[in-house]
Amino acid sequence: MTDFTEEELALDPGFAARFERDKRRPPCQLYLISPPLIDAPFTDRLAAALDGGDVAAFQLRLKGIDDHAIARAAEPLQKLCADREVAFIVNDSIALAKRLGADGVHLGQSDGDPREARQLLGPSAQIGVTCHDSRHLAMEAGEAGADYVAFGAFYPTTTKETRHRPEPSILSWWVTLFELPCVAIGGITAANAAPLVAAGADFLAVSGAVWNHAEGPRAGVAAFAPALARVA
Ligand SMILES: Cc1ncc(COP(=O)(O)OP(=O)(O)O)c(N)n1
Ligand SMILES: Cc1nc(C(=O)O)sc1CCOP(=O)(O)O
Ligand SMILES: [Mg+2]
Repeated sequence: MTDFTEEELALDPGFAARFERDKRRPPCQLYLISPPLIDAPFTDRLAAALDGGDVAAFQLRLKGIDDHAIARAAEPLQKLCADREVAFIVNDSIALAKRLGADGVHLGQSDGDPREARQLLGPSAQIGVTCHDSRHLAMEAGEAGADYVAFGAFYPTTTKETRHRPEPSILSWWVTLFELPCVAIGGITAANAAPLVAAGADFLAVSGAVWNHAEGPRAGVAAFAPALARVA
């Protein structure tokens, strides 16, 4: 345990506890979510985004098209991610994740059972579960063998209609009690990310702030670098 001055502790009594907690966890990282629709030049946009800074994972989240079309779109993106050592995660479908040999799958509450995903995808697959603003759902997901739990939407977003609005304190609660990584999602930008990082988020899942950045996706990713550094 590091010694803190009485002044430091008087100014912020939670400082020592957060310092110890954060020492045990790796730095917060970006988890990039694709736009819901993409076109052919998207591979170049993804490459530009990955040039912008460290990205731990990329989730292919395409909506309104069938699995065959998603599989065709996935091929160059999955290769790019493999070349850059970025985990390639498929949204919604355990079967599609299996078919593509993806690094993992993200499951919403109606997308399937994490146990079934584990059985089909094996021990090394990364399985994530949407938990909205619910401590109960997160503990259930952990018990079912998820590799991460996702809370959101923390902020208003135009990417998806959302019904839940957790407080950052759900992240602090989670990381105080559990080792399993937690993801924060929903309307996160470089400007509003700091409270989520300070609360203990292991990953920030971001879509619009990167793909709609005025200076392009590379700048969109680069803009997050200062916010990802934990300031206790
Ligand atoms: C990292 C991450 N967190 C949450 C979600 C949302 O999943 P879900 O609730 O299934 O909603 P859709 O994304 O399928 O619309 C996610 N995709 N990724
Ligand atoms: C896909 C998704 N799931 C959410 C949830 O709350 O579960 S919010 C969301 C949208 C994420 O995109 P953006 O960074 O553009 O807000
Ligand atoms: Mg889903």
